[in-house]
Amino acid sequence: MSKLKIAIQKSGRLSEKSLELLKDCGIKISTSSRKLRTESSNFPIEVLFLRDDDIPQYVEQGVADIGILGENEVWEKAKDVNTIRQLGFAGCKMCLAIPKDEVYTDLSYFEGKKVATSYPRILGNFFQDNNINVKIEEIGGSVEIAPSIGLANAIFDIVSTGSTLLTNGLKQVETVVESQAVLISNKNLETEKQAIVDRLLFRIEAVKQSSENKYILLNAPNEKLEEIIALLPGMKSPTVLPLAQEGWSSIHTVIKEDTFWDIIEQLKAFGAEGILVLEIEKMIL
Ligand SMILES: Nc1ncnc2c1ncn2[C@@H]1O[C@H](COP(=O)(O)OP(=O)(O)OP(=O)(O)O)[C@@H](O)[C@H]1O
Ligand SMILES: O=P(O)(O)OC[C@H]1O[C@H](OP(=O)(O)OP(=O)(O)O)[C@H](O)[C@@H]1O
Ligand SMILES: [Mg+2]
Repeated sequence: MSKLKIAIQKSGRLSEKSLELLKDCGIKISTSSRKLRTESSNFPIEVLFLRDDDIPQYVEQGVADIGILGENEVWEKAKDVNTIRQLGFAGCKMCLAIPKDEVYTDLSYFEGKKVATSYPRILGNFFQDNNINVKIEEIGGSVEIAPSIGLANAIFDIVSTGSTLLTNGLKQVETVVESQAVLISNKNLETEKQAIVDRLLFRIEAVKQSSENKYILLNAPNEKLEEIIALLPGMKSPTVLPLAQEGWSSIHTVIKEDTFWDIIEQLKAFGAEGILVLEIEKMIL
């Protein structure tokens, strides 16, 4: 039986989360820091540990069938691959930044300036779309140092907390694009491998759904049941069970993590008591 080859980052910002995702999908992988290829003992998958920059090329060529990497690298490398799912981690922005004492008005500031970056394609396309002429200075890393050593007037790089910019005397002036980790795949997968990708995607969906939702249980006075149920859509609809104490019911349902606090406040206002909120291990719709 053929195995699906998945490329993940060997070490860096994506490595731990990529392995964690596979583990949450019930896929067992034994890792040792020096082994660059390993097979799962319970799922038809082989893991290749690579530099993230190389993953688009390997997936395009079919050396790896699928890969996990930042969408920023997918755009930058512009290889012929399919992006099949956003994975919700390694979220960051790609921004233009300039020395903090400079006066910034708008994009025309960059006309004729030199900008240092490790992402020349994304940046080049952005300035071209905005009809601004800049000189792009491509460097491999430590981009934030460029203005202070006279290599460039500005930089274009990944920003998350903003602390690297701050500690290097820079300020963010434009966000060009937002990125997160994605799953990419080769465009011509054999049917058998596509079936394994589909099994993996099904599991990823269950893992993502569970992390975005909470299971809640609460006691509600029967005279407010209608109002409370209206607040709680659930997967189909909430489960309502009578309590031993007359006039009260127990309600069980699933709610979205991001609406959670708003809903809890409204439930309390309708007289709900004994509200329990539980993590969901896996969720299959
Ligand atoms: N500060 C950050 N916060 C969140 N995500 C980030 C941050 N920095 C980078 N990323 C995301 O993680 C990816 C990998 O970042 P990392 O710094 O590990 O890359 P790298 O140094 O190019 O690694 P490699 O050695 O594999 O080439 C980036 O392409 C981006 O998608
Ligand atoms: O806004 P912040 O939270 O400070 O994060 C931004 C920094 O993180 C990334 O570098 P990383 O630390 O991964 O090092 P690298 O340049 O060696 O890849 C990125 O290239 C920025 O320099
Ligand atoms: Mg890299």
